[in-house]
Amino acid sequence: MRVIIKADYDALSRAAAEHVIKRINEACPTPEHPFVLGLPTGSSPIGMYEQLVKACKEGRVSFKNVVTFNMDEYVGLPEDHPESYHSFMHRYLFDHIDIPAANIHILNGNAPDLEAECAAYEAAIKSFGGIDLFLGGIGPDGHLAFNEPFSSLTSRTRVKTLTNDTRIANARFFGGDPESVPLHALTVGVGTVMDAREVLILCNGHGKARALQAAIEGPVTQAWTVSALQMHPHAIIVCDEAATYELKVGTYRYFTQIENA
Ligand SMILES: N[C@@H]1[C@@H](O)[C@H](O)[C@@H](COP(=O)(O)O)O[C@@H]1O
Repeated sequence: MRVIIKADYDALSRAAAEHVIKRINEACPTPEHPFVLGLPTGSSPIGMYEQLVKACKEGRVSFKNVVTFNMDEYVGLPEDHPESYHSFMHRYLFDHIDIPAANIHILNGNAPDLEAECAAYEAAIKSFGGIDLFLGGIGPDGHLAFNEPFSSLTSRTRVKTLTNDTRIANARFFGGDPESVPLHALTVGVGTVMDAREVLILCNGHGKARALQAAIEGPVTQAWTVSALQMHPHAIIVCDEAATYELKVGTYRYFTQIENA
């Protein structure tokens, strides 16, 4: 695992965006061989999306031959609800870049058959040859996408019931009321993320310090689903100083030295 520690959220966002730009550009994607990108929502990736939009407008990167798969979506929330992940993605990224609409994939949390929707999503990912780079955030309880604590580390795309912790954490987007946060979501599984050729996780702020510690220093455990990344051959965590609060001094120094070598 690579851990890149940046001074603050702004530096973290720039580093993550530059990594994405580099990967897309070096892949030289074409319509026949697009670059396949997994995308997260949440407040963590907003700064990175701003940088990607800017880079696209400057002509430093194009999303014309990029195919995207989002991590998750609430169940039963209308697509045009401002807090649906459909709305979020259009607001922060898709409406401002040159990606063709047909290249965008987001789980449909209003599908009549949710299980069929999840199976079709896995099949669609497979049909593009898998995901080249999966970007993600971390929940304060270490969840990856909506793979709540005690999700199987080999899980695939499915319906998940959200924990109280997550509903309380996300209540800020729903007028402060945890009961207004949908109880269920569709999410890619930990196994789905692990199948990607590379995974890059964003982790910022003191509120994520325990999750970061568990992800890097703790054992691989379903209690902190992000810890599965320890088994991934190409996992990168980009964090800010505030998120490193619970790391051992030695761990912090080790990763800082490697990145500065
Ligand atoms: N399903 C999303 C996760 O994918 C995200 O990582 C997490 C953290 O969100 P934030 O970045 O706002 O802290 O929120 C939600 O639960």
